[in-house]
Amino acid sequence: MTAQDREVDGVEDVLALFARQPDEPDEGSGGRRDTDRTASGPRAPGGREPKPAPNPDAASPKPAAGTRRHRATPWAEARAIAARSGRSAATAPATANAPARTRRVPLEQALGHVLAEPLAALTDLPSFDTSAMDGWAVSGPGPWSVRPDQTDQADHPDEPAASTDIRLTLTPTPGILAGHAAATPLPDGTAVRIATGARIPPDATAVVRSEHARTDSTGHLHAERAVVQGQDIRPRAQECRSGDRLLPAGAVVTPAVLGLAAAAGYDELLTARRPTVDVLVLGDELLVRGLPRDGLIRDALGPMIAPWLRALGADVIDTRRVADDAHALFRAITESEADLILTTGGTAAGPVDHVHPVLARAGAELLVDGVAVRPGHPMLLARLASGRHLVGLPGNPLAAVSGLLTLAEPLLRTLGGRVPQPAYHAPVRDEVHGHPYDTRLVPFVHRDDRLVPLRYNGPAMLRGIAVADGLAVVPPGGARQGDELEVLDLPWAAWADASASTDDGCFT
Ligand SMILES: Nc1nc2c(c(=O)[nH]1)N[C@H]1C(S)=C(S)[C@@H](COP(=O)(O)OP(=O)(O)OC[C@H]3O[C@@H](n4cnc5c(N)ncnc54)[C@H](O)[C@@H]3O)O[C@H]1N2
Ligand code: MOO
Repeated sequence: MTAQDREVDGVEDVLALFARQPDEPDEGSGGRRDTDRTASGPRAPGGREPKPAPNPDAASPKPAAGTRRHRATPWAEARAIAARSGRSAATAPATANAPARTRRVPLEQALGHVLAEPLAALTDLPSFDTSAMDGWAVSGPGPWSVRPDQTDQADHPDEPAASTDIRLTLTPTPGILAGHAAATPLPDGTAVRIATGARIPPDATAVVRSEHARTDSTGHLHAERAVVQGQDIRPRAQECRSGDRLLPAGAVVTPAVLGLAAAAGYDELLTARRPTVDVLVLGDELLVRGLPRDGLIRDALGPMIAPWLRALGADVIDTRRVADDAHALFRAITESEADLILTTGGTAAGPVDHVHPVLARAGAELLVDGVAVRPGHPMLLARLASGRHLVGLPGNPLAAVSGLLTLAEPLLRTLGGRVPQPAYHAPVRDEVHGHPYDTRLVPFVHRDDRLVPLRYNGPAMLRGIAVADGLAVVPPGGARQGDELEVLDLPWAAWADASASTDDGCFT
């Protein structure tokens, strides 16, 4: 089957290899030399990314925003700078500009927040020896004489004790129920009905499931299969002891984490404050409704960026359209009270590309000014005089996604106190051509444990990323069939903290 044959539906249509689509437009990768770039050099033999050249700017004083550099920061280094800058802002003392970074929130409001301290168990789990099944608690070897139900007696001491008439025990009685007080000890040779989740009476040695037991005409209970000491009893603290660390600080509160926290005794959680973001969408050519007309196009970034940022753990205060007007942009940037101001468009050097001059006027420090990555190379990261951050995303939509994942994601992750997802690599199914000097980020889907790059990966195109599982990191020079590529998952596919236990299974 050829790549063309597979183009049968939305995904298959965008699923095909560059190598087999030589005519596909791909403005972002080219094969052209970009003499403006120093970057990390061509791919070393074997398809590995060469060691990034040391970036003198990263260690030396940062250029002012008006001083245009002619060196793009290598992709991995740009991400590291963004992560570092977010971390130092997150650990800076609180000021009027930057309120406290942590707060206690009730469990029901904590979903999607990040733990600001490790989640330590407030109780043993389970907190008492528990029956794992409906059946009989037994003591010692069988057959057992059946003890009458004592539940009501234990819970309601004023009421008369249950009858000891053995015949009464042959009619189903509730026995020991979940949620009831401790039962009295179970003498050797006796059994008592018990429900799943109920407390095991002292001296009981096992639970026999109701379907594996029968009573004879004398009222004695027999097990129909061998009884193993401790079977179907969940011993106290089987899952954790009080004080055990269940999750690290930085874990995202998922629905499962909410359940775990509740089980472990929490009513509220100490969480990191979500970083706030103002999104400024620049461009006089943008329409917010209807069809493109008269050289105007639809704003594709306004609807996309805010939910994407929320998936990255941010609180988006506002998404505003700002005209191609340097004064309006200056005001919007300097008046924002968000932790991060994110602009789209206007990062290049066109007549109405105001981001650089406005940052210079605002006295901002450029931490990253251009990244050796395609698409998205004009992206930038700046620190304003107020200490707030600004990420400038290029206007081309896939270039903006590249900027989101390269600069905004690591910055927001460390600002919000999240633990990083462990980086992972996967083999690429076929050859992918590369940029001679720059890293490429290419939308892909997972197929049979391999990464399959998608068509429609040009800087202005969203058709590939809309069906992608993530972006594959293609080193300068490209990748050969089977090369392991770093994978950037899309945030909706990679929310949960993956620090799961890999202990042996527990089936009761
Ligand atoms: N002389 C050069 N020109 C350009 C270079 C360069 O190196 N030298 N780089 C190109 C690259 S690469 C990119 S990426 C863009 C980045 O440009 P800007 O960040 O200044 O963005 P704009 O010029 O405002 O827009 C670029 C493109 O994207 C469209 N756009 C903008 N905003 C939106 C939106 N919200 N929704 C949909 N489309 C949007 C805009 O109409 C333009 O077509 O610069 C190249 N130029
Ligand atoms: O090649 Mo640009 O950085 O359109 O992405």
